[in-house]
Amino acid sequence: MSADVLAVDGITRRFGAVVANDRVTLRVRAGEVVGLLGHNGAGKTTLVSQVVGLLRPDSGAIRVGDVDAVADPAGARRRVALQAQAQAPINGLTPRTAIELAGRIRGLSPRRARAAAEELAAELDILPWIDQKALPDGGGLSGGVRRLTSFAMTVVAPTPLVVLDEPTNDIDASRRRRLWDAVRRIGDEGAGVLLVTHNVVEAERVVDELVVLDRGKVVAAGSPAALRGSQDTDLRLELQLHPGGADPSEVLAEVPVPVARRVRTGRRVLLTVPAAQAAAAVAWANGLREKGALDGYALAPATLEDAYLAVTTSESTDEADASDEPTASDEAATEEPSRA
Ligand SMILES: Nc1ncnc2c1ncn2[C@@H]1O[C@H](COP(=O)(O)OP(=O)(O)OP(=O)(O)O)[C@@H](O)[C@H]1O
Repeated sequence: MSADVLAVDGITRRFGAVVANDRVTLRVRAGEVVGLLGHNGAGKTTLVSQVVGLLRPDSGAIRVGDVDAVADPAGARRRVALQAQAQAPINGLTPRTAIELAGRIRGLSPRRARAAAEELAAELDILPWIDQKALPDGGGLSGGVRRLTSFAMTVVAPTPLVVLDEPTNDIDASRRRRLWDAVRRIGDEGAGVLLVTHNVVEAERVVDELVVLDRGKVVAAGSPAALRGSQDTDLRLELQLHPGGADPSEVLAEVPVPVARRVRTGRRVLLTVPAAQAAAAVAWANGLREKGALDGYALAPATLEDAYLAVTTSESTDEADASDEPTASDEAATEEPSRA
């Protein structure tokens, strides 16, 4: 396997009483995209800030390539390209100028920087705005185009380690797909990529490994397939409860099919069931809906989101309306033991 471009070993970082990172260990190898997932406040940005030398860990070690990032943060920073969560300050610049400038700062020739700006703008589908100036107070360019410009500035020149903190914020669905493809390309060209995201379902397409943080701790790590943990033939039966309505799967013994995993998020209950039991599961859910005991239900392939929600448990169940397609990380979830 390729060399580690990032090795984080047992780092702990506290803010007063809050343990933002609790003995976190992870690896990013050359050519690998590692997704870092977690709810708000899980400790993702704290981890990124230590990797790029903006914060010092209380204990533990971080190496970027062969550089000790704790002892030599400036040396580590030279080997990392970071797209921060905050928008890049590009007011007064066009995307073309901003990307070219970033390329020049990172050592590209003027000709190469010019070509790279065009190539990236085409890849990310922002050519229509490439010569439009970003104005103060968010004018001139949309949030999505600004975010894509920041991404292009980050990856314009090759760097051993690329760290992306929520790169898809503000971006529409079709350009998000282009961005994910670009992330995969950068990995395939040899960089190690640490990708912080809330978007579990979309990230699954591009990541080689996932690390899930919950309240500062690594609660799961491995390939998407390993994390999903369920058979490829498993299905997700999603029950939509009425506001304040009882959960008919609360007592698993009363569900007439085996349930490998049960996760509740707000008014949604996700049951992982074997595909062979699909007909029985639908008949049960349909009967409940006809009796008015359910608002609705859906049957779909089990996804990484189910597994992610299962490992990021919370004491309280979010009772907010979950009827919109929610982002997993925005929700609290409770998991029930399986009986399968
Ligand atoms: N400078 C700080 N001072 C005090 N507490 C902090 C500081 N930075 C982070 N924290 C706390 O540390 C914990 C982890 O925060 P962090 O920003 O790393 O989470 P995150 O996973 O990046 O969240 P989000 O997805 O919302 O960006 C939180 O409880 C947060 O309130």
